[in-house]
Amino acid sequence: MLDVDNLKVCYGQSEVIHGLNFSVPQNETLAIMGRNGMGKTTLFKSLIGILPMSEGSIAVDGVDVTKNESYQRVENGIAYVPQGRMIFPTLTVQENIETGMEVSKTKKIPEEIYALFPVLRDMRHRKGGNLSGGQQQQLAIARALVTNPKVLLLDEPTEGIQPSIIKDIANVLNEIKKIRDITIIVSEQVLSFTMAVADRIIVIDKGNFIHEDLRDDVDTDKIKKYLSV
Ligand SMILES: Nc1ncnc2c1ncn2[C@@H]1O[C@H](COP(=O)(O)OP(=O)(O)OP(=O)(O)O)[C@@H](O)[C@H]1O
Repeated sequence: MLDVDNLKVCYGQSEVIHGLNFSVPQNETLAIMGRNGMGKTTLFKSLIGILPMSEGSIAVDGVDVTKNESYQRVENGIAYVPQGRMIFPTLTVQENIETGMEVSKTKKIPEEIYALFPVLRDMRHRKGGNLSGGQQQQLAIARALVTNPKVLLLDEPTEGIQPSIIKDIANVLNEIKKIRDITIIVSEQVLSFTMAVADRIIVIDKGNFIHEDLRDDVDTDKIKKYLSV
């Protein structure tokens, strides 16, 4: 579903993503894990097209999107939940979700969205900025989902979120995969969360992939060692 070939990304003269190759099939959740500054956000921004790539190619469902702008990548089926959520604080919950619907041409927020996130229905007239971190994270996921993605990217969705809500987010991602049959790629530092959602875990270190395991084969001590400073 998502095929990435020799992806390199630079800030000025400095290359921070060094020729990554990976493919993620439909209905797989892949977790990319790494410490701060290892390149997760840079990778995700280049996948959605906010940051230019200096080399390589990206295809979604067999369609090459390498030369596409972000909005065209969204039309081609990539959706992005940025680190820090980046919801619109002065828009209501409903308006925030509707910003994602310009692409999907849907007029009304699908019932499925409120079924996945009942709290967003209750709070639909509240300003996004007045929601808790966990509620904002749900809102950012809802906004991404209404674009009907084939590939959903989430950059550190548990950052700054309390443990009980982290469990809810894991449950909702598993539910989304079940009902939508999509590909999910999540960047993370929290191993308990990735063990609850991921089919496969890759460790990124200074812009290179250094370790990969299927969830069932994961040596948690080894991954923890990679994640500790
Ligand atoms: N705008 C920028 N200009 C120059 N270098 C940058 C810029 N943004 C990030 N970098 C560098 O690129 C590298 C990767 O950073 P990135 O933010 O992608 O890491 P990360 O794994 O997402 O970390 P975090 O968990 O802290 O978000 C780091 O060395 C960082 O200093």
